[in-house]
Amino acid sequence: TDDTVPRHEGDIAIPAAAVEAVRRAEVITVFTGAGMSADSGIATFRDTETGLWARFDPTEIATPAAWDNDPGLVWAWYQWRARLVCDAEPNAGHRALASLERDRGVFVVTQNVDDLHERAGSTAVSHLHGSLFAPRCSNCGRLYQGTDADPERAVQELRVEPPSCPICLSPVRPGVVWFGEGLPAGEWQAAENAFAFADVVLVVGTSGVVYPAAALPEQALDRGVPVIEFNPEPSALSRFVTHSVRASAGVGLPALLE
Ligand SMILES: CC(C)NC(=O)[C@H](Cc1c[nH]c2ccccc12)NC(=O)[C@H](CCCC/N=C(/NCCC(=O)O)S[C@H]1O[C@H](COP(=O)(O)OP(=O)(O)OC[C@H]2O[C@@H](n3cnc4c(N)ncnc43)[C@H](O)[C@@H]2O)[C@@H](O)[C@H]1O)NC(=O)OCc1ccccc1
Ligand SMILES: [Zn+2]
Repeated sequence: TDDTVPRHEGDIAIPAAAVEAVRRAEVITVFTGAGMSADSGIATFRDTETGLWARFDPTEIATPAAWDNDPGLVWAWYQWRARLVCDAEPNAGHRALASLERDRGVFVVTQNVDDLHERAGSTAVSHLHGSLFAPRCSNCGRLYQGTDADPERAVQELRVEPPSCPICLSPVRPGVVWFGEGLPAGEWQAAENAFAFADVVLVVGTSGVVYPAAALPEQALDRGVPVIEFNPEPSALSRFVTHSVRASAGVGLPALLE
């Protein structure tokens, strides 16, 4: 129940209690999903793809089974996504979070495999589902430093053979977490700590259906920490959060934080 005058920015209303909770917070934890990067032109998982990869269901291709069946297809898909991210820029939402770090403790816990939070200047970022820019050997796990000979190919071709590990010659795989795979322990621990210390939690651009990630904001609510959601559409978390603001990341976050 928002009892005082909300802050109006353009046509979005941010409950005054949400503004107050952020104003009072020393530690702000931000949980982000694909919607955080939508304003940078990166399609979300929900957006029906266009072009070459339109006919692939991300929850099918982002699996160990897809990799076992067709590593060239899966490698090309991630090279293509990495290429899109390289061509994109952080948006006003990413930048607002990075600038907030100047005078508050801000932890970003993201499901995104892009590097737009870091490119905007955020320093405390934990990637629950890995990164497009940390390929590693599918056998010995060594990080792969090689550059993909021809990133352009992944835009044109459906299959690009993954490079081989210089140590054990096994195929190099994308450094992301596939469905059915456990999350990286270090990133998960950092995320749990970020939520444990939070005075307020911002949930930005996520449908809130992928676990165990989606359990983090729920646990914060159980501890009575205010959770403020920014999403142009209702999500699976909307009915639980303290405040749900119907706004995009690129508009809502600057409105709240500036
Ligand atoms: C689909 C779901 C039901 N399935 C799961 O959750 C599964 C299974 C499961 C586990 N526990 C459960 C409990 C219940 C039910 C199911 C499960 N979870 C797993 O498999 C996890 C692993 C899950 C991680 C998978 N990898 C990803 N990504 C990396 C790869 C890649 O990117 O290719 S998940 C991937 O999909 C998810 C997509 O969700 P969102 O980011 O929210 O994006 P979405 O498109 O859905 O929504 C966008 C939102 O933005 C909004 N929006 C749009 N524009 C804007 C805008 N402009 N501004 C703001 N918001 C905007 C939209 O309105 C919308 O709400 C993200 O998490 C993303 O990282 N692993 C595991 O459980 O392993 C076991 C295990 C345990 C121990 C040891 C061994 C094994
Ligand atoms: Zn190897």
